[in-house]
Amino acid sequence: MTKIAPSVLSSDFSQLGREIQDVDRGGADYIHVDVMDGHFVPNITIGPLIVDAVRPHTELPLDVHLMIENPDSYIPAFAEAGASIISVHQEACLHLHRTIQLIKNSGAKAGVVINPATPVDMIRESLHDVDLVLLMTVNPGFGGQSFIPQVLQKIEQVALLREKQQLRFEIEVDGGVNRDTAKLCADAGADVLVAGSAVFKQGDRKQAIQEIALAAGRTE
Ligand SMILES: O=C(CO)[C@@H](O)[C@H](O)COP(=O)(O)O
Ligand SMILES: [Fe+2]
Repeated sequence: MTKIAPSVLSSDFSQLGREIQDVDRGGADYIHVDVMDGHFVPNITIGPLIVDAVRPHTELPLDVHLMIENPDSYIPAFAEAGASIISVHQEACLHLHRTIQLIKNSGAKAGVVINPATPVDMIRESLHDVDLVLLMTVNPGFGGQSFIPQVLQKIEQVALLREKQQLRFEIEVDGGVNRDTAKLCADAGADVLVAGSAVFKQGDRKQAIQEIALAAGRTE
């Protein structure tokens, strides 16, 4: 069953706790938290203090997407703040294996992310180690961008590698996911769909989540 992970980047930050409770009640599976440092991506968002502040507002897994340089310096703080899954960009890691071990040793699940222009080969050696592979379907940094359809073949490629090697990680996609693109992603093999504006910019978040899930083939 395809999971939906609303991205709080498109929520009303002045009401963050309530916004998270709204999508929790609306059927979200994960809460996606975008962390940006103004270096790896041209935008600045939130840090471990905010993760710590929202943690009591939901029991859903907090899916923390680190778009930061030097993630090793911040992973322990995010884990301590209550991140359930911590994903790092391959492009930001000099020693990816070490970083993945650091995430696991901190008690969180480990994810690896690649940008649209990064080939799947760059994470091939890490597939055995991770709980989640996140394929960016936009260039990271902002919500509300258009889906890049060339990434669909990378989803298929990762799904095939997972099947051949009998691995168990989840495949997540992030960026420009809406009712139309959700089906394309799910058909290509995505298990978790991150959706920011397609959920938080809608009046009825429950309906928005249901429509994306239905489009992705969820039957109930
Ligand atoms: O990581 C990012 C952007 O860098 C995402 O998680 C966005 O927040 C997704 O927003 P939409 O494209 O769904 O509006
Ligand atoms: Fe994200």
